[in-house]
Amino acid sequence: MPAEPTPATGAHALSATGRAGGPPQRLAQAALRDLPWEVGVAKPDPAIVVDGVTRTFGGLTAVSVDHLEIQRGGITGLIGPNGAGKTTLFNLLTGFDQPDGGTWSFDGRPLGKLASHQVARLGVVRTFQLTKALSRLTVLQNMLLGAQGQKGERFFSALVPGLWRKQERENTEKALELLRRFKLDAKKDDFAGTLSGGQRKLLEMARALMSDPKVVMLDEPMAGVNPALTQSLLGHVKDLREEGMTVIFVEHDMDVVRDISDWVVVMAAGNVIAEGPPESISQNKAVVDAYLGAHHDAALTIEDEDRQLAEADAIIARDADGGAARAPRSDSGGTAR
Ligand SMILES: Nc1ncnc2c1ncn2[C@@H]1O[C@H](COP(=O)(O)OP(=O)(O)OP(=O)(O)O)[C@@H](O)[C@H]1O
Repeated sequence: MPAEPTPATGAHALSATGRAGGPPQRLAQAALRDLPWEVGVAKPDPAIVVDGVTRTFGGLTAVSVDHLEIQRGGITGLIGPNGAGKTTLFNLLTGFDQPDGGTWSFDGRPLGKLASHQVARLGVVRTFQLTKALSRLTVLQNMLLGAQGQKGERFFSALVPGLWRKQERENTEKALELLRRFKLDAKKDDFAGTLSGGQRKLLEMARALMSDPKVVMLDEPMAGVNPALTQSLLGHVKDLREEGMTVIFVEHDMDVVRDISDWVVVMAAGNVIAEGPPESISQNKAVVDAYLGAHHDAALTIEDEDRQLAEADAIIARDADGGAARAPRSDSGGTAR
């Protein structure tokens, strides 16, 4: 466990945006380096703050997060076993679902009760596990759908066609530039449905950037992507940080998590059970237990060993005499439990 942060070395020394001097990656890491590895730990410059957010489905508590802060300008990996509540938390934070209770904010502004498009307009966007690229629209049309606040959508602006035509032109230029960056420009007139899984992920990420977001939440951006595209996607995620965005991503591949995360948040059964830099996570017993089942790594007691040997003996004996042997008795430390 590291020492308490010192103002001279921690991100306390940074500007409010965390962008004062030096490459963003190092700034994000420096900001988080000296923090205690504790659930709910305060970050030097949080972009997102979550308090007491719960979401239940019937009797099941999908999310129950007491306190969580996401550092601005860093890449935070959100991990946890299947059903831990990661996607539900993303849905709540981005207005795609409503919680039973709790508050959460972006830059100090409460986001509760806002619809997803309002959250996006404030600069917090997400991508989806199953990409939502509309298969019967072209790649370029999908991109244009990601643009925010098109003037043509508004009544009075719509009466002045020149205004929205100019906006449409600007949006198209921006979309083409992003498609070039994500190496999808040659596909701009293809239906999104003809893209490979990896290309759809790229399109999803490119489309999210159409609204100039400040926080990008990526739900399993690498899932189902071939190794060559994975490297390219990883590069794009790092680029987002280089541009000053705050990135939160859900990922199951721990190599990917270690490679790109400045900080890792671990969920299990709806709760945050651990937080820390990537290297702290594999040493954390709660995390290991959540992934692999409780006590799997505890040393066997003599009694456990005796019981397992007795069970093995019983199985061997049963196999030898055609199944006639009985299981060991419970008073000999046998199988009855
Ligand atoms: N709409 C829903 N109705 C009922 N139960 C739901 C709903 N959405 C999620 N759940 C349940 O909530 C729990 C958390 O699900 P969630 O999808 O958030 O987990 P996750 O950590 O993202 O899992 P995975 O890694 O498998 O995607 C699960 O038990 C899931 O079955």
